[in-house]
Amino acid sequence: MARIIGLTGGIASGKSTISNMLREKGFTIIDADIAAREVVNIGEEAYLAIVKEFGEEILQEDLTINRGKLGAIVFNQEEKRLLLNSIVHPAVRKYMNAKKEEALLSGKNTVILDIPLLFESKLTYMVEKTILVYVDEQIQLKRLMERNHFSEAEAKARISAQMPLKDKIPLADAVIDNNGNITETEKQLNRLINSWEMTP
Ligand SMILES: CC(C)(COP(=O)(O)OP(=O)(O)OC[C@H]1O[C@@H](n2cnc3c(N)ncnc32)[C@H](O)[C@@H]1O)[C@@H](O)C(=O)NCCC(=O)NCCS
Ligand SMILES: Nc1ncnc2c1ncn2[C@@H]1O[C@H](COP(=O)(O)OP(=O)(O)OP(=O)(O)O)[C@@H](O)[C@H]1O
Repeated sequence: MARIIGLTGGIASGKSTISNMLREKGFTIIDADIAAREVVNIGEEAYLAIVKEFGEEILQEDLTINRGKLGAIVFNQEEKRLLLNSIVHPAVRKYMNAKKEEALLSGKNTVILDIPLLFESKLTYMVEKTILVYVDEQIQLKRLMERNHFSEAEAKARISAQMPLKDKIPLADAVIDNNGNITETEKQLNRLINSWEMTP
């Protein structure tokens, strides 16, 4: 029987870093951030709904969505974020379920769903076990500012749109502490793969 595992964390906590390690080990990862990009491609239902609600001013010249502009709106106005979520999330769930079924049909033992908002969106019913990638808030802020070239205010607006990472610890089946270096993180991941007897 195949196992479905949820990988979650917060913005810039290290989910992609860990999902890349898992991919290198042969595991199948379905990434909600990628799904959220695919479902808003030009002409898709969610794309049309976003243009209707947010106006053509959030489009770039090539008619794709200007993610920087949309991000600046939704991470500073909660009601706009909830509106965007209500458009994008149903399509993301559908996309991820289809990918998951595809992976199961192709005989995978383990399918990992990388979902940043797994707890906030109450999606744990989709998975058997959950892994949380944890970092302290100061490190999260620093890594986010560096990676995205955000000001402190821009980074804090994004972090505060999510449940604090420390509140996710008691909700997760396993926690990987990503405050240290990459080698320390990979060691914890390897231990978890062994103790859960995970195979691709
Ligand atoms: C606002 C958008 C356009 C900004 O795009 P951008 O390319 O700058 O960021 P990206 O999509 O790579 O997301 C980066 C991280 O931001 C966080 N994040 C994104 N959307 C949200 C949200 N609605 N609420 C809280 N955190 C979010 C996640 O941790 C995510 O990993 C985009 O994030 C979006 O469409 N968000 C709504 C869909 C969503 O909730 N995606 C998250 C996974 S389903
Ligand atoms: N252990 C680590 N030590 C130093 N830097 C790290 C470590 N882990 C991740 N980083 C860096 O921190 C940043 C955030 O990591 P990553 O992109 O993996 O996070 P994420 O959780 O996938 O973020 P998002 O949800 O925003 O896509 C990246 O620039 C990454 O290179």
